[in-house]
Amino acid sequence: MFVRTMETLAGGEWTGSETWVDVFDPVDVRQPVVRVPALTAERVTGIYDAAAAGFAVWKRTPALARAKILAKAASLLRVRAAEIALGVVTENGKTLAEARVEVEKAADFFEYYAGHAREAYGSLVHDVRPDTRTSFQREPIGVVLAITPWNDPLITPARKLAPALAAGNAVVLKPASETPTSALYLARALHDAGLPAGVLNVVTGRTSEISDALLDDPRIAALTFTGSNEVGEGLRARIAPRNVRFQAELGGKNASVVLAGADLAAAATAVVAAAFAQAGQRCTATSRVLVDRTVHDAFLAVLREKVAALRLGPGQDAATDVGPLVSRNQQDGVLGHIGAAVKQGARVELGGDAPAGDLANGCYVNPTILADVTGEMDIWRDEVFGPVVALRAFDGLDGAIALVNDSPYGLAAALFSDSLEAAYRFADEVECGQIAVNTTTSGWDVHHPFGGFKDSGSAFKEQGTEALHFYTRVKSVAIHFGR
Ligand SMILES: NC(=O)C1=CN([C@@H]2O[C@H](COP(=O)(O)OP(=O)(O)OC[C@H]3O[C@@H](n4cnc5c(N)ncnc54)[C@H](OP(=O)(O)O)[C@@H]3O)[C@@H](O)[C@H]2O)C=CC1
Ligand SMILES: O=C(O)CCC(=O)C(=O)O
Repeated sequence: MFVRTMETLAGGEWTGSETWVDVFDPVDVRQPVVRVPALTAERVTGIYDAAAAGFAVWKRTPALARAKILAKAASLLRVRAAEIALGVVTENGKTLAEARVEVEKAADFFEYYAGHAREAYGSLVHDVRPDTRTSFQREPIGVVLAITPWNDPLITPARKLAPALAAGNAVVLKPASETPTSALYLARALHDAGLPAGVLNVVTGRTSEISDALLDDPRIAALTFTGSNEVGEGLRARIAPRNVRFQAELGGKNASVVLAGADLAAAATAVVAAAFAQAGQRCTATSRVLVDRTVHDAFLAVLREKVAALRLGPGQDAATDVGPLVSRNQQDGVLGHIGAAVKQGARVELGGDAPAGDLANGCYVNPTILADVTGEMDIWRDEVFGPVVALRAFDGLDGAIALVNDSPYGLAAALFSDSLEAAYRFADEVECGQIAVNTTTSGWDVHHPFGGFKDSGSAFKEQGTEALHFYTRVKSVAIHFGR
């Protein structure tokens, strides 16, 4: 089979290497489809040299010029959307429609922060001294290391790159090994839009060989990470002794709550979208469904019908609703979670296994509903990151809110109800960073502050103007102009 080669962007040059890392199509993992450079630790150190030099240039580039480059990159992403979406599908497995949304949203990030790059954030403040003009201003912090996962291989890097670059930082981006090529499409758009050398560098390679060089470089001013709690906590501990700013988007165990007065069909449609889009591989995916006991069976019947109608298949096939998971590893992990839940007493209402026949060479899991789930089961607590929902009945709004909060995570939660009072109480009392009422737990716009509470994240938010707090520092300037 033909294996396409893609070079990476380092120090303003497109570069290969002596050895390469294979990338697989989750539809059929028997052969690689693309290969990307396996950079050495020495090359990674050279990349930090380039990033430090790039930062010196970029921070002095007028903000309006930075804005134009980001806006141009957004328009190049849109012009190249068909090619890029196909690239995303090929390495990630999501459907073409989902990948098109991803390209559009990645472009939105650059467009949105291009607008912000035009604003000079700061203010004049009073000074007790006479003839003194005091102000404060925001300035970039330096070289940002961004480490991203495979589930949204364009959006997640774009969510970090766009505000970081708009604010005048340089970025070293390390995409997931499963999906490095999407990051390279982003880098291509930024490079072609005129981003100066060294301002963005993409590190591809074998993480075990380059991790020390990547994480321990003294020039890192900030580390932004999206991925698993295990890795996120490891990174947090590793950089803690240094003066490196840290931001993390970690896991979720997101609940959708259906109250008795809800429109059950509309609630089921939203739950299906939130739970099974991208085969459940979203940090904001609905993974627990809590249903008022009085409507539990009626809701389950509607949900079952909608999930049974989902068509599993290759992402490139226009008829497909749910594509494969990203890798065999991920498929095995999700099937393991389902198996453990069944052993602990959950009932498989639908799915629960991998499809046979034509789809067996791919990393598919049949869309799964687990019922009769209890708080003692691992499936109640653990992030699954696959096309699986766990159903549990509750009595009353207070009971529902207590169950939503019964989680180490605090990323997203949704309520389906016809009661305004319930909506406000839910919003006030649920310990999550993202609250949805009569809509999905997932799918937040670029200008919505985004990030979880508890074990789902860190103090710094992403998206919107909030993100700029992470990528800038505040300097106060007092100028005495009298004698
Ligand atoms: N919150 C979210 O959005 C996401 C959560 N997850 C959760 O994590 C689980 C596992 O997914 P997985 O891909 O393994 O996520 P990881 O957390 O392992 O990987 C995320 C990123 O961190 C990188 N990374 C891992 N270890 C190191 C290290 N020592 N030094 C530098 N970079 C490192 C990975 O690189 P590499 O790929 O080379 O290992 C990848 O780029 C999923 O099942 C899901 O539960 C996964 C993805 C996104
Ligand atoms: O739901 C969203 O808007 C974002 C999802 C996301 O960031 C993720 O799945 O990693």
